[in-house]
Amino acid sequence: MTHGFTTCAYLGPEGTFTQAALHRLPPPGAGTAHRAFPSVPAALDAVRRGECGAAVVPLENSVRGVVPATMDELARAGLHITAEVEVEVAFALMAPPGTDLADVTEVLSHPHALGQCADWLAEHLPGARTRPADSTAAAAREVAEAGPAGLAAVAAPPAAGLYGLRTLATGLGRRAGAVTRFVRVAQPWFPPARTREDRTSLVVAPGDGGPGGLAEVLRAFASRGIEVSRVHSWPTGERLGSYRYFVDAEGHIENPAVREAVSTLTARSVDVRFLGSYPRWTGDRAHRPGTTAAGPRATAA
Ligand SMILES: O=C(O)C(=O)C[C@]1(C(=O)O)C=C[C@@H](O)C=C1
Repeated sequence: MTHGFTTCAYLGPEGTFTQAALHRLPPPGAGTAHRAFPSVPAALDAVRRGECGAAVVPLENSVRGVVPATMDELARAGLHITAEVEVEVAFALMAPPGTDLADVTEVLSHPHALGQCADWLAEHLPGARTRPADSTAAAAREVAEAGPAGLAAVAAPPAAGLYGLRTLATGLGRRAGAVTRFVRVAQPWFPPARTREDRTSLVVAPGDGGPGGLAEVLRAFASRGIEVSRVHSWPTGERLGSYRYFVDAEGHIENPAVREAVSTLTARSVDVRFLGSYPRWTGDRAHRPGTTAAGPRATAA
């Protein structure tokens, strides 16, 4: 089974952090085109429909936590993670030429970005309103289209050049060195080949066993020496207190111990959905030749 495909969807438009993430992932095949979508569900729907072979979407930020739209989509069946990448996120405030900080009355950005920059905005623009946008680059584009109207966007620094905006301030984020983890998602459940450092993601529903159910899940891995690096509860929506758990375990599903842990759980009627096995992001991959190139053709949504 190969993971070659021709079009990779991403949260656009051009200039999002997601696009930067996509360019840092090793291309899955020659001649891959990129296509921007206005939201995470739209990008993932294109994968579900088979219109795009894969999509790159944000999953979790080190300051603001998970991206709800991505968690909601992954909780539904039919999609699998085939790659991950972490990207450092640093934010700039940008506005049309002629706008100064004192002129700004409204700041637009993705809610995750507004959250990460809330302290800076409260200190430097206490009177300005904030308005959520579909992405940081969508905010920059809207601000550019509005012209000098007291609007500014919080976005990745390169977005200013892309949309003809002037940078009013940089380093807005609450924490220097903040990172966002992005995943590449595809339909096939065949995982990429095993490497030396892999991760397996699962969505687990232990049923109504309460906290004991989660403990059993963790024990299935711990008793086999498998490290669980992340557990995140996500509401099923059925009632308060009813959760699925996103579990990241170290190792590939082809690793006998990981496979055994999963089959032990399914044998005990724990609902386990395989979300993917893929190379764990170790940082240095970003510097390997061929993984940071400007990347293939981009097309606007
Ligand atoms: O809006 C973008 O540029 C995105 O790629 C989305 C997103 C997110 O969803 O968290 C990605 C990284 C940053 O944390 C802020 C926004």
